[in-house]
Amino acid sequence: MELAIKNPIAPTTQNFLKPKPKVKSLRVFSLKCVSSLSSSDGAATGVVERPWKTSDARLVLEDGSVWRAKSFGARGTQVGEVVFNTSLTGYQEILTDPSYAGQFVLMTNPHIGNTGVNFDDEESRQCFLAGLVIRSLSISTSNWRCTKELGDYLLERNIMGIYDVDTRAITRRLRQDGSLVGVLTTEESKTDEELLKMSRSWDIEGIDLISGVSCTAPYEWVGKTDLEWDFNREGRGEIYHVVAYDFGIKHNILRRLASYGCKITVVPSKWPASETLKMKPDGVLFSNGPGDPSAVPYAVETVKELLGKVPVFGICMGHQLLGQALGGKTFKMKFGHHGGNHPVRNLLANRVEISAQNHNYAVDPASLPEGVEVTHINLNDGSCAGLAFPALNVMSLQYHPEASPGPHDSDSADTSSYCNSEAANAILNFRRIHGVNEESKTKGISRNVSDCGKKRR
Ligand SMILES: NC(=O)CC[C@H](N)C(=O)O
Repeated sequence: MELAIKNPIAPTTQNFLKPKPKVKSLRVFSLKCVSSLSSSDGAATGVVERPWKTSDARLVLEDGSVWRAKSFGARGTQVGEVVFNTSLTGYQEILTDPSYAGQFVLMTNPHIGNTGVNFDDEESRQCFLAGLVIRSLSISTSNWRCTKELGDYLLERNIMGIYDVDTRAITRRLRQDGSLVGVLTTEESKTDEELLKMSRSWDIEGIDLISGVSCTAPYEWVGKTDLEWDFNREGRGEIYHVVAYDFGIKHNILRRLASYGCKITVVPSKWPASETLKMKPDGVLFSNGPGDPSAVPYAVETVKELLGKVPVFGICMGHQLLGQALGGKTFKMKFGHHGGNHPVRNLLANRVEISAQNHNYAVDPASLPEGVEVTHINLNDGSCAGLAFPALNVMSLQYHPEASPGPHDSDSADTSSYCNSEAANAILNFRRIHGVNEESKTKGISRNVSDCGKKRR
């Protein structure tokens, strides 16, 4: 089946390939009503003096813009790539998503911190992100599950935050010019020029970030989604054994697999494929994870060694590793997809799912060999959002079927259909429907899927 995909609503490639503008000089920005600290070039002025907190932090972007605002959480100096996230809720899940390692998350929702934080919403053992950039930090928290305020939570985890930033202006900049490296500092001794230089000498590309977030030894995962919140209330016990490679795995992936009847062994990112095969799993999951997927060739090798020997499923980084293991290439997108409102067309089920996404890289469908199908496309830009290679029992999604935070369209209690894209369904159904050695009935790939969204360096 040739999947000729034309996406009538995708923006033109032209829009997505605009080069970065050349920056002539440093420009200082601050919200007029909040700053009373004079900047080195005198541009920042304010009208409100104490007792309000005055600006004590700067975010300097590699394009030369300097954003003066107020710090919360930890103090110091931190470099990272700035990305914007369009989720309205779920900041705590975002803060604890290991895939944000090396990145500042700028929330487009202006009001953050109003529900505080709690122990249940953490997606990993710690916060790995570089920092949090927000417009307004809620002055009070109100939620029955709240155990702590956001600022205190970040301080305890040594994560920097900056608020009273014009997040709309930065988001427009990122949309136009692509993701930018930035430096966040509370240190007045550092000049804007120094910080700019620091931002321009750092790059997230080519760095192995997954080994810094992965677990170091295998462990058994226990813990399902609370029945109160679960769509799959039947409870199936543990019918299948899944080995999950932890490249920065989110807890909700594990919870959803457990709820769908999987016994899960989580293994570190460098766990040998031969050891995994000795465990005789029914399926292997390659998890999400931070950074450049082309910078972790050892993980691609592990995936290659497992291909065809056991059904495999990949999520986000796992999808990108599978794409490479199948012979394809990944590329850096202009500003990526981060948020809980991304429409995806599920070509297998012929339906649209609103999905949770967090990635800056994507698999180039034109680089994939014959037999690999593009099964899902992102309807905002036509990029590849899912792959399948039935001959080798491979399925993967670029986005997060487990959500957390985000919509649950891609989760399903129905395990009877190949078309459902929830992680456990995919693993379970591939084995049942295709059999390990069955030849692919599908030929060709969707080479016509738009390659827009590419970042031009
Ligand atoms: N969530 C993820 O797994 C992210 C994948 C990869 N680090 C990217 O940014 O594209």
